[in-house]
Amino acid sequence: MFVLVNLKTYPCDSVAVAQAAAEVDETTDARIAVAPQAAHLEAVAETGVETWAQHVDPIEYGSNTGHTLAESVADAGAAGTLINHSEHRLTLDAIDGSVRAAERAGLETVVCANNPAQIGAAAALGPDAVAVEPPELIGSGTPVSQADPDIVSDAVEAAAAVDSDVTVLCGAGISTGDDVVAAGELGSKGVLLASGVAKADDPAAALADLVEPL
Ligand SMILES: O=C[C@H](O)COP(=O)(O)O
Repeated sequence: MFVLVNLKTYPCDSVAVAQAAAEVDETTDARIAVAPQAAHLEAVAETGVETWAQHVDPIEYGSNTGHTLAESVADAGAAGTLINHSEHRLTLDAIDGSVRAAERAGLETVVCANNPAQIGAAAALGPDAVAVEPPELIGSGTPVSQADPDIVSDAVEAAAAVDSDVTVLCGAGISTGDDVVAAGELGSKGVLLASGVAKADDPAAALADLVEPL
């Protein structure tokens, strides 16, 4: 299982979370990665943990003030990037452009979407993976695998119907190892989570709990 921890802009110590994730990664067969804010990418990558960007823009080198260039993200140490997160929605055209930009820079891609229909559309753009996240459950503490299991299994079916090479993650409210196991039982190959780690009193313990049953 892939455990992708998005730190969003939470006021946590991204390097401390990354160090904890790197340590927990040594103890498990699960794959753990941390997605900090762009400004923290390099410091997080230096901890040795697999590092992901939260977003890249559909641009090339040039006059793009304030945008995030995929090559810069890769140079900072990122191995992959989220695209179209629920908190950073893009047009279809921009999602396509961002996937192409990430590919050009050698970044792995996870395109986020709200529901199975959107997952099918996202899979058609050829990312490495898609992540289904019902927006109303994000940050709720109620795991999608429990509150809306059908959305996960339907997303797995929708992606497979379009491109069987595109793997499916799920996210929203995931915070325990049991939630990760439940996600796996629904056909998800990983989880995308944030508050369960970034807002935890003890992020290292939260991470250890997430992978304990895997
Ligand atoms: O990127 C992560 C997701 O939006 C899930 O966030 P959450 O784990 O706080 O519900």
